[in-house]
Amino acid sequence: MKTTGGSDAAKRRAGERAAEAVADGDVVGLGTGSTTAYAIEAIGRAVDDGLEVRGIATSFQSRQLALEEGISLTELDAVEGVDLAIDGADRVVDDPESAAHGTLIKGGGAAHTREKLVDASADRFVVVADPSKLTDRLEASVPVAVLPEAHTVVAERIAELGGEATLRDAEHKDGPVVTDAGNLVLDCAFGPIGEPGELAERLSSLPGVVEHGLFVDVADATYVGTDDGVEVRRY
Ligand SMILES: O=C(CO)[C@H](O)[C@H](O)COP(=O)(O)O
Repeated sequence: MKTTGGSDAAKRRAGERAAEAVADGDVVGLGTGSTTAYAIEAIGRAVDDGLEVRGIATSFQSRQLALEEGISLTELDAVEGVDLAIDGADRVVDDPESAAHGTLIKGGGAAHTREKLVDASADRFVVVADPSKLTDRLEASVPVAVLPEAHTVVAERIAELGGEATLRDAEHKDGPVVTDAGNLVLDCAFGPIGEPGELAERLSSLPGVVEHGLFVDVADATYVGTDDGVEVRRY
C-alpha cells in the first residue's frame, strides 16, 4: 500500500480511534490511504465481533480492503444517508485563529473526486492524520482531476490563476496516472494559498475540471495520532 510519510504508529492510533465512532447500523464512508486503512481494518475486526455496518468505498483500494475485511458494501445512491465518513488528508490547516482552520488538501492517492462526494454527503466527516499533515498555512500542490482531453486547456487556466500545473505521472506504468473514474490528475502549485475558499470556487468553475482536492468546510473533526495518544480537533 502507498504510504505518504508520517509515523505508522500515529496513523494507526488515529485510524483505530475513528473506527470507535462507528455505531451499529451505520452507513460509513470508507476513505482512501494508509491512515484510513487502519480504520477499515478496525471496523473489520468489529464486524467480526458482531457490529453491523454498511460501507461506501471511495476508491478501488478501499473497496478491496473492505471486501478483505468482510465489511458489507453499498453505494451512495442506494442509501438514505451516510452517518459517518472516515478519511485521510495530505494537509490539514491547524490554526484556530485562521478562517481556514480545518481546511484540507486531499488527492495524494488520486481518489479525491469520490472522496469529496462521500465525505461531503456524510452527517459527520472525521479526518484521520498523523502530525506531519498539520500545517498553519496551505502551500502544498492541489491535485485537480480533469477529463483526459482537457488537461492542456485546464493547465493554461491554472496558469492564469497563478498556478503551475504538472500532469501526474504513474510510477509503474508509462504515461500519466489514470484515476478510478478514468480521469487525469494535474498537481497544481499555487505557492501559499491565502483564500482557499476563493481558489476552490475558481477551480470548480473551470470547464474540464472534474474535482479538486481542496476540501473547504467539509471536515467536522480531525483525529491526530501522536506518539502516545490521539488529539481531537473539532470544527
Ligand atoms: O486523499 C487521499 C487519497 O486521495 C488520502 O486520504 C491522502 O493522500 C492521505 O493518505 P495517507 O493516509 O496514506 O497519508
